[in-house]
Amino acid sequence: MAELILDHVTVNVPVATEVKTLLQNVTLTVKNGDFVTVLGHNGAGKSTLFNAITGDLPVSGGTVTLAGKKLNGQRPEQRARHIARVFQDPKMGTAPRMTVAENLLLASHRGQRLSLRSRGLNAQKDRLKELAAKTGNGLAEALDKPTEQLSGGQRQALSLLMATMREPDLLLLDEHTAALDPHTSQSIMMLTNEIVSNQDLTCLMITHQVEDALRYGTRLIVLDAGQVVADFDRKRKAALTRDDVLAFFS
Ligand SMILES: Nc1ncnc2c1ncn2[C@@H]1O[C@H](COP(=O)(O)OP(=O)(O)OP(=O)(O)O)[C@@H](O)[C@H]1O
Repeated sequence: MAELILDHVTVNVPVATEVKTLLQNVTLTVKNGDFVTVLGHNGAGKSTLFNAITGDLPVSGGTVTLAGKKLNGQRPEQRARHIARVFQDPKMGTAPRMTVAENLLLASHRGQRLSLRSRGLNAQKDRLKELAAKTGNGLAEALDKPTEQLSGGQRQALSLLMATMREPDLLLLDEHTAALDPHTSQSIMMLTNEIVSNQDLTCLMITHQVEDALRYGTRLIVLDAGQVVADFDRKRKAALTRDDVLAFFS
């Protein structure tokens, strides 16, 4: 966990002969251990905010600082050592031909250059099984299965474990339950909450589920047209109703 500071961050991109502003002067401090839920219309700039943090989109102005280090100028691969992201598509987070155990083992050695064999897959099986059992969705019994044979929910649970097993400075959840059925989505949300709380992670979670944005997290922000238009701390968030939030979408 670490503090994230965005200071007057602007993202402009060329579109045909014009310049389009995707993020406009965003200033935001996310404190150590804050779990921020992020709401906003389609196209409001939520994923762009994440892309500016991860370096997938260069910022045109302003600075992004994580754990006291300025990230501007760092490549996405460098930033990925400290920032973990889980996407909407369950296929994005795991290597499909590799087994659950192999994926977990690779994630546990993120950033190190060792072959799978030297990482001692068999010696680690018990530890990996224990970790996979946390998900409560059959992942522990599927350790030797290639991840392409898993259900979407199992794959998202695995992506979440992989993203957090080396305790990132920052966890970015980009609508990570949107492709799941309501029951599975809730079980992944509960797992998310448990991991974020237990590890006291600094986390931003984009969601279109107003109930989830209200129920989970310690702070709620709303984006509109590339700007943060509302920011509710823990106390104000606790008093928010669904209608209060829906008013931002009218
Ligand atoms: N690389 C890019 N080049 C040009 N336009 C882009 C680029 N990335 C995003 N956009 C545009 O910027 C706007 C914001 O996109 P973004 O994906 O951040 O929205 P979002 O809030 O995440 O939306 P959604 O809820 O639909 O996922 C959209 O109009 C999108 O088309």
